Amino acid sequence: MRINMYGWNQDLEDSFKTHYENGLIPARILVEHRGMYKVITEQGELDGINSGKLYYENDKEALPTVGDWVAVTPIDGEDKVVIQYVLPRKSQFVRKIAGTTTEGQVVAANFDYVFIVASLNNNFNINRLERYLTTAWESGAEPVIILSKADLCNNTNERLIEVENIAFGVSTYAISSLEGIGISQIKRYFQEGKTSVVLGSSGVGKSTLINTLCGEEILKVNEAREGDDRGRHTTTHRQLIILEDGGMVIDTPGMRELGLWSEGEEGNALSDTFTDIDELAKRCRFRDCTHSNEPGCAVLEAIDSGELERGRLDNFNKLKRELRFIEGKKNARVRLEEKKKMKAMFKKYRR
Ligand SMILES: Nc1nc2c(ncn2[C@@H]2O[C@H](COP(=O)(O)OP(=O)(O)OP(=O)(O)O)[C@@H](O)[C@H]2O)c(=O)[nH]1
Ligand SMILES: [Zn+2]
Repeated sequence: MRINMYGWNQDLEDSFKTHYENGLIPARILVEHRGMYKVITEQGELDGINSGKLYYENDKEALPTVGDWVAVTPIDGEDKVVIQYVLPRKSQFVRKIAGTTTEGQVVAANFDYVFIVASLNNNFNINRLERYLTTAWESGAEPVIILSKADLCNNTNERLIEVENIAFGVSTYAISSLEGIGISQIKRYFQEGKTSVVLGSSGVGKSTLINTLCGEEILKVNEAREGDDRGRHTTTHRQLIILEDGGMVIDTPGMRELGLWSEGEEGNALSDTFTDIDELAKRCRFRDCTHSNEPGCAVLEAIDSGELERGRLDNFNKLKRELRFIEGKKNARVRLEEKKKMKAMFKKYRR
């Protein structure tokens, strides 16, 4: 099948049975632009529009996004399909919608790897990297760390050790797109049927890397502005790009401003990023130890003995506070919605 190239597999095929019975066919969203879509189907690339039901959908997270697998109805005699259902996502990035507190918009879905690109020049910042890593773990996909612009760095090994300390077990590569260093090692992630997203601050070389992997210039690279080494946003629409060797990359401008967003309980993403603190905490005397002043706290002991850096615990606490804050807001929204529902119900009964 043609869509196998885009990652369609037996599991998806099996889950589609009832949709087939209802005359629907599978499609993957390649481009999204203001509610209009380009999708790939067995018949090739077609335009897509939302069904009335999706059009009036209130929950923005339920709307189709780039990377989504959807069930569509072909329209006879037209190069167009109507999107009826979004299939369950195996990974996603949610961006806070500007101006609202907790409402989210899914900016990419169903990717296998999250590439976190951080530049090895003087903008290198381990805390920022750690935050990207948390976001990556929360998406449900596998993070891969790319330290870019290795040609500008003369202490790459030190940096690699620094990264290893915060990102246990995460594959990390130092590369230079300009000099072709390390590129062959990361090519293996971009095989046919595999989808990646690329995260990282502006100017770290994301577009340059994608172009290098692609073998041609599909994304525009802005030369760094004078006076600083940051580039400028060049991509303007959401799209899924097929690379030379058949791998796919989702490139969306929204992803670059991704804020912290916790899906479900805060615990998981935190402990994925802070495995060291998590391990130590198992040895604390109290199970609910906050590692602030409790007797028998293994985390504080590790700081005293120099095994753990104080800054690590500070970052841990900071991230925890932020995640709690977002959680709290989400709960507040749920409470508000419940309240509205109750009100509506009471009104009905009063009449
Ligand atoms: N020295 C060096 N410069 C690089 C390398 N890769 C990219 N650059 C330069 O870094 C600048 C920014 O590169 P981009 O690829 O546009 O960065 P980006 O991350 O896509 O930036 P945004 O589109 O703003 O998010 C450009 O001037 C590139 O030429 C590298 O490996 N070494
Ligand atoms: Zn403790």
